[in-house]
Amino acid sequence: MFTTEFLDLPPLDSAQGSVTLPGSKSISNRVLLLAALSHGTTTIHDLLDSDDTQVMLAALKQLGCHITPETVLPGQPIAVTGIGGQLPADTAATLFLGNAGTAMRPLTAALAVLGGHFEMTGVPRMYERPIGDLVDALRQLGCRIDYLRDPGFPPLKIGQPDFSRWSDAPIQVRGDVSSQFLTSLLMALPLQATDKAITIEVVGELISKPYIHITLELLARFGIAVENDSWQRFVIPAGSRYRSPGDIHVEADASSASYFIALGAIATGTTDDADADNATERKSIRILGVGQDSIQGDIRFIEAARAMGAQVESGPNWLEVSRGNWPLKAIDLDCNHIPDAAMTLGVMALYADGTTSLRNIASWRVKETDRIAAMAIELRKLGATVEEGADYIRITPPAKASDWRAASIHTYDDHRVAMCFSLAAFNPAKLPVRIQDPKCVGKTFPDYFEALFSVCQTETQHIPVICIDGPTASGKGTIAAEVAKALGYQLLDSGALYRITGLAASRAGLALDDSNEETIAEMALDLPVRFDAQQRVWLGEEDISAAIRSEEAGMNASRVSALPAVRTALVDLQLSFQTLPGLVADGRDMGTVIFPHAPLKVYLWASAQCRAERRHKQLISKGISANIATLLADLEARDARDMNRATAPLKPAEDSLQLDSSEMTIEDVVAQVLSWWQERQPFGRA
Ligand SMILES: O=C(O)C1=C[C@@H](OP(=O)(O)O)[C@@H](O)[C@H](O)C1
Ligand SMILES: C=C(OP(=O)(O)O)C(=O)O
Repeated sequence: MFTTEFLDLPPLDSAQGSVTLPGSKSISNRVLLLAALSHGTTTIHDLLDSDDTQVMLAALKQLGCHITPETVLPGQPIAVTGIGGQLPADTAATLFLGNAGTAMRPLTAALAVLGGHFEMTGVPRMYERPIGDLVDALRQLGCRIDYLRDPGFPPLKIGQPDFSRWSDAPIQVRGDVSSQFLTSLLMALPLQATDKAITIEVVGELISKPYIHITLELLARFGIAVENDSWQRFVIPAGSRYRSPGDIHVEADASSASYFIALGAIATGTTDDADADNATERKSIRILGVGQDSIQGDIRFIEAARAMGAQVESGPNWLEVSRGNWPLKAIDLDCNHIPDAAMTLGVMALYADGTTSLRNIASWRVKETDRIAAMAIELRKLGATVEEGADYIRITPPAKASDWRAASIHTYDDHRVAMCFSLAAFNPAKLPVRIQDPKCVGKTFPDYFEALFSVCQTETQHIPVICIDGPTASGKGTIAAEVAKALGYQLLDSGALYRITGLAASRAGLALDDSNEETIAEMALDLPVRFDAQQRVWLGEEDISAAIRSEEAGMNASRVSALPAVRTALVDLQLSFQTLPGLVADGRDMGTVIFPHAPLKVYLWASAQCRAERRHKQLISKGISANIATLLADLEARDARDMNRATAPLKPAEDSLQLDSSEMTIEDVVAQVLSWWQERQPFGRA
């Protein structure tokens, strides 16, 4: 997950490949709660691991559910042993439910019926998201719920219910603000339907209906067969009892699929070399984990995408999308059935041939943010003309490429704003797009941007590179790592590459001489090397930071560096680090030789005396004894060698900015480099 202050997306050209999407939030949190209420253990496969499911898991643990493993591990199922429909008397807890509607609302209903002493809390935005209709419905049964702040909104205090005054009359609930209130009653009231049926009646229009379908499907899997009378009356039969299905699989999230469906519709595919002559032979985006037979209503996003021009094929657990009509066709759509995925249509509208209207979306105003207002403001920043009303939004794209603007998108702590606006990076003006606070995608899709970059391509010249060159001990490694961390960019410590190649070749049992020159060169090209923000070096899954710093590694590095084919291969390896979303490269010849077109080149130096002192401090802190005078002499000798060598000598690139860090702290140097970088961006300050 990108945890940077902002993430700059370079202009993107094409997309091709397959993505496996994380589990559905709506299914994950329902399954977790139903498993928790059941007798026995439920083994859940492919559970979503995100902010919304983490708050649900934490709450269930607080309530005494046994959950193994304690956290969701990739590829491993999670086993939940339920409370069997009962909590120990007087259970008390304060539950923090973040901004997860699918945790706050259903847990409120379940705990209000089970009884105990609970406080239901969340983030400030949760305290602006309505829950009054659900509380009113639960109070009809005799549940005790008090508002701790504003009436109608969390935080809530839940007490011991008194069901004696309830006359078995149908429970009435309004359905026009959020379907989650009805979902919550449907999941909680089987607790009270052990010896009599319970009827729930929806008052007024029911919005977001397909989410009720998910609820009913999952209740059926847990042994509760609810009778659905035209989406207006729901009867939970007498004798209802949650029965764990044993194992259950979570489908991938259909709302998350919308970003990749849109991607397939917007981006041109790339062509294989084999059919480069046949430009119509386009590759597409393959989405794995959810298909046409999904129980999630958001799968009907496909219909809207097709209406705009996407070509979508689908099977039982996959979708394949490619560009069809271009430009996309503007649409006019009632989006009540796909409230979440419809936001993606708002950004697709930027690529349409006219004005797109998305209607019947009043619920957008009470979600993670006021989504109608947010979409309007941010779409306008990109150059669109937007009209908004109480329950609709109308979007007219920029008239021509030159009307697009480079925008810094405010994301309002709303995962969907961040995800859908990433698609603006395909703009015809080839402008970058800045996404502020990219970590907000953690609510439902923590690795969204990684997944996006894994299938997007752009011309290399559009992928920014920041070069930080300088003499030994100038601090360039530390600065490069910090700058890369702040921007979410890849990191290349070019100086380590010979050591890594030497290590890999000697481990492969190769003699490090010209008899193996070609083999070592080929090997160098494919080295799975990664540098992380802690300045650790990885070869595949192995941390080789210490291994490449040994004396022997130094000798091996100097042997392989004498082989011309290896030197050439390492140039290609260095170039291969220029991947999305950008690169910070440190070394001696990054700006002069390897990335001569880099948009920012910094030549970082400090006086030899100062560098010797820094190195001295570093060695002493590691318990290695050292002498400043010797270090100084070594440094000066090394400088002379680096600056006078025949190939790629150390010297500032002509267009570099020089920075003398002798009197500066690390923070000051990082801030200076970032400030130079910001000055070169078209967005102004984040
Ligand atoms: O029940 C659910 O899982 C959801 C219902 C929808 O909310 P509303 O019913 O409030 O529209 C949707 O927006 C939300 O992301 C998930
Ligand atoms: C509205 C959403 O979330 P919640 O489940 O918190 O309502 C959403 O994910 O778009």
